[in-house]
Amino acid sequence: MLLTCLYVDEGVLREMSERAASELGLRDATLLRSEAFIDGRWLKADGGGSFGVDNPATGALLGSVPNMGAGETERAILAANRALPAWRRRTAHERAAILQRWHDLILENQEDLARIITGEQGKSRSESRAEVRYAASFIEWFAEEAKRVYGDVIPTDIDGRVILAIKEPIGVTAAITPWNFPCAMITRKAAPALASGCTLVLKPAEATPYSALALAVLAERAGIPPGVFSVVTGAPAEIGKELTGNHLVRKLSFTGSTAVGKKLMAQSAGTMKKLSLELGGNAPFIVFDDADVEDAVRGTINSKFRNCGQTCVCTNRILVQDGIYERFLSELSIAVGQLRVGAGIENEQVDLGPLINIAAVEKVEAHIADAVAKGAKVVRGGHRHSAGGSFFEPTIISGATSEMLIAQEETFGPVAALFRFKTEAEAIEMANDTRYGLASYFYSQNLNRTWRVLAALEFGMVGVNESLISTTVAPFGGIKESGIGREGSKYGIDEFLEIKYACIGGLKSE
Ligand SMILES: NC(=O)c1ccc[n+]([C@@H]2O[C@H](COP(=O)([O-])OP(=O)(O)OC[C@H]3O[C@@H](n4cnc5c(N)ncnc54)[C@H](O)[C@@H]3O)[C@@H](O)[C@H]2O)c1
Ligand SMILES: O=C[C@H](O)CS(=O)(=O)O
Repeated sequence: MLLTCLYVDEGVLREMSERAASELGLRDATLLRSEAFIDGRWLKADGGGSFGVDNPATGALLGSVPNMGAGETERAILAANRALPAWRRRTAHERAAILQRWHDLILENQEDLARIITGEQGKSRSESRAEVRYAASFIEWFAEEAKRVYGDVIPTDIDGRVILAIKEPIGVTAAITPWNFPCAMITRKAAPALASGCTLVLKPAEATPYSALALAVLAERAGIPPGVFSVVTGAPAEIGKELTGNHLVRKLSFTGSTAVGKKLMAQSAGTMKKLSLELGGNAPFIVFDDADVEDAVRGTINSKFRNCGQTCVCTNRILVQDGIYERFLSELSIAVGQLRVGAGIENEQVDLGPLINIAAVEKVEAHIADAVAKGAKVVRGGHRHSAGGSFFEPTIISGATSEMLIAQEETFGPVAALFRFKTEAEAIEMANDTRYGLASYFYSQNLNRTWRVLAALEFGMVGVNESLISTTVAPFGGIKESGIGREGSKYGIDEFLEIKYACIGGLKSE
């Protein structure tokens, strides 16, 4: 995304943000901040520059936030480093109590936060509310998990020694997050970081900074000390260079595209940072002849059209076995026909909002055109929606094949592409034929097949007769070019801990 740098005077900025708060229907207008949050202070960019944030449903400017760069990022890192000793010294119970307040405030402000998400990201209000609850759940979960960060006393192999494995917070950490889940992708990182005693500097996506800043408002109200959680908005490459190049930052947790993940991994090599990378996917959704077709259709709708197809675990390739292909296609077409498209702020009753921007629409169009040119058929939809802007019709393509772009790349839009297969072996080969390895799904009522296919799929996550698999309690993450590390669950906190081995020797038995 191109950042347009604006220089706007303070009065105009305040007016813009008051107007946006009223457009979004916020109960508490102070949640919509137009400054970044560094070391407990709300700040403009050094040069005074800012960049605009659009409402993707209307294309109108919502407001603008500071266009910061390396200098402000460095100061946020230094603040995080100053705040670290006191924060990590607090007991896990003390940190948990503060985090619990943050969690409670997020839930108390659920409706406003949901409106901010819908306003800057576009998803329906019910999906935004669900995201706020999901985001809050990571904070509660990790506040509790921090109390159970146990080390080990290891049986010694030499008399007179005690061997300990002690878990310690890794230190100053950084996070870079995407626009598709502007709250939850932040708390999935910030919660384990802060709970374990680390401090964190966050760079949110430029399309959705308001959700991140609203979380910072509530973090401040919850009593999270200055410097422990900072939010720097602005130029991605410049901020990214500082976060990856600064030796004080010990860990970077990134969620976003595989291309940017690779770049950040290369940039982090110089300072040998610990990395968590939650990257793109190309999820197969296999429907076997022995599946419950109604269930599989419901599952496809959930996993394909969630957030208008803009979820990293969204189904990208629907592989359907020969024997039920026509029935599945016809039932899916009826279900897709019932999806309601529109602007979530104006209308509570919509299922699908707009795509994030016109570039996303163009990618969807390119995938459809490529598929059609290579022999696929558009069964439903296929065009920009009559609502205009970046709205797109929920689409079904039949007869997709592996040579098509839609088979190879993440479409990140509301296009259900159906591929036909004959045998189980063929389905597995097709499913695994991708550089990605995030989520996968299959539907079958046969127990033996279930175990075989589960073992054969090369993905970090597998939904079996289930399409909504994301939950705080389970380890979320991918393999292959979908990334490194796990978030959520009991494993998520390990990403922010180091193991210190201590050998206490010379112990006398008398
Ligand atoms: N695996 C997961 O958990 C997960 C979750 C959500 C999204 N995603 C993936 O994210 C992608 C969509 O999100 P996106 O378009 O925001 O991805 P993106 O990679 O373009 O951007 C993600 C973040 O990286 C920042 N960024 C971009 N270039 C940078 C640079 N050179 N240096 C530092 N930061 C930079 C962006 O500003 C943004 O904050 C999809 O591929 C999706 O699958 C993955
Ligand atoms: O976009 C991918 C995310 O990880 C969202 S979720 O965890 O599946 O809700």
